[in-house]
Amino acid sequence: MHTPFDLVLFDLDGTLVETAPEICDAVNDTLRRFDLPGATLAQVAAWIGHGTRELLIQALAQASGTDVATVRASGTLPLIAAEFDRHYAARCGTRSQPYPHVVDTLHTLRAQGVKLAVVTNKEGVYTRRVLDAHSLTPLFDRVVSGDSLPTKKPDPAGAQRCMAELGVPADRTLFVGDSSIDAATARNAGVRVWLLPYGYNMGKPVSACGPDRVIADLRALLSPTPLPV
Ligand SMILES: O=C(O)COP(=O)(O)O
Repeated sequence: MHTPFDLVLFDLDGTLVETAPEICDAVNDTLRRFDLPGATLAQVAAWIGHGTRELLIQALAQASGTDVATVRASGTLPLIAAEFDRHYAARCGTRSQPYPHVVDTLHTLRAQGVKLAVVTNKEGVYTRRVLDAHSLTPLFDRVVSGDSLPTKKPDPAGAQRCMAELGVPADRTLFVGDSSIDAATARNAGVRVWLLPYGYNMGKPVSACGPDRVIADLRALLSPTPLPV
């Protein structure tokens, strides 16, 4: 079958894997350890998007009734972050799961010769753990995490690196994500973007982000609307 894309760039959290439940568990393990009140799953889901460190800072600000700038400047942040890291390592893979049709679609795309990459704002250590926990690592030709490069999404550097290294031009590349950050990243990189409605978009509908398409699940990648030549 002729595929209209030679490279698909995927967001991770909320696009390939439902990660909020175990991130919430790890956040609450950490908050409890410091005698702080817990966060709800909805709050944690709404904080996903800018990387796990930023999420922890949001959670600490909320739990301690202060602002993120104060938390970021706090001398205890490295200690709390180290505690969080232990909890997230223990929780990783316990309550996350690939969304329906993710694993089979990725296998089919690879069999069709389409290159696949992950471009996430999640830090590399956590990205690797989540991908490994679900045996997804071998399915990707490239993985760019939030701390792989000096900038993260919506800066297009990660997307551009994948295209350059895999030798695929922007008009043969698609970005698949779940948020306004992914839509902006794709626009900044000059590639089309399809968004999924089931992930983490800070509580807002993905249709408001101006994607080229909203798709129900990854199977849409296997019967895409042919592109004009
Ligand atoms: O870890 C996050 O906050 C975001 O990760 P994502 O870019 O894969 O959605």
